[in-house]
Amino acid sequence: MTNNLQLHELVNACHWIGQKGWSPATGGNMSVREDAHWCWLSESGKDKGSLTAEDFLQVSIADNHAPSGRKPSAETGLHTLIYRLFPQANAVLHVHTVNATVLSRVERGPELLISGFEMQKSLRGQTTHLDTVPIAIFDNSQDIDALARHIEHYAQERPLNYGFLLRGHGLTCWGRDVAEARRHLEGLEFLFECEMQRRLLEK
Ligand SMILES: CSC[C@@H](O)[C@@H](O)C(=O)COP(=O)(O)O
Ligand SMILES: [Zn+2]
Repeated sequence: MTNNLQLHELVNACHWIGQKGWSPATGGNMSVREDAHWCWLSESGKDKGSLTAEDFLQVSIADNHAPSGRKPSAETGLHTLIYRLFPQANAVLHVHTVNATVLSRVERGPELLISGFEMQKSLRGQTTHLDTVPIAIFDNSQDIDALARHIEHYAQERPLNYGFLLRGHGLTCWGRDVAEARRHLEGLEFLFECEMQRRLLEK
């Protein structure tokens, strides 16, 4: 494979995610792009906090085919969609944090609007707390093909940056490399925690 270094970085990111408690009970999935046609995705059903490089399967970005015959993540179709939609995306992290899971249910609209927080600047291109950052929320579904089509349609109409929430399920985010995906994950999770606390205290 051509992306050994990024796969090594991704394995480290998975261990970090596990230590944070953001991938409980086999939840979550992670990937890196190899090139325009292939990515490496975590195998389905594994504890994501203790993955090794051997737990990642090569998957076709065009049609989700895994030549190994092993089963990549149940949410493979969302990772490959992101690689097709955004040529600059090279790493995707999906986590089940409590804040992402709960906040995406408490907020019943199609977007979580975040404003007023300095940590918005942890997100690529954000330069001020005065802006409003919309994070799309999609209703959860077990039909990943249908969900991917819905997200693709949304992305044709509205900007889809950094990541999105799946309602009652978790956060999927991405970056130009593993380091940026990690920064977006940590930044968004911090912002979700702040937003949760703000909503609780300002009631
Ligand atoms: C704990 S089951 C959760 C899964 O259905 C799914 O949402 C998930 O994130 C992990 O699925 P996986 O197939 O292991 O990548
Ligand atoms: Zn999930």
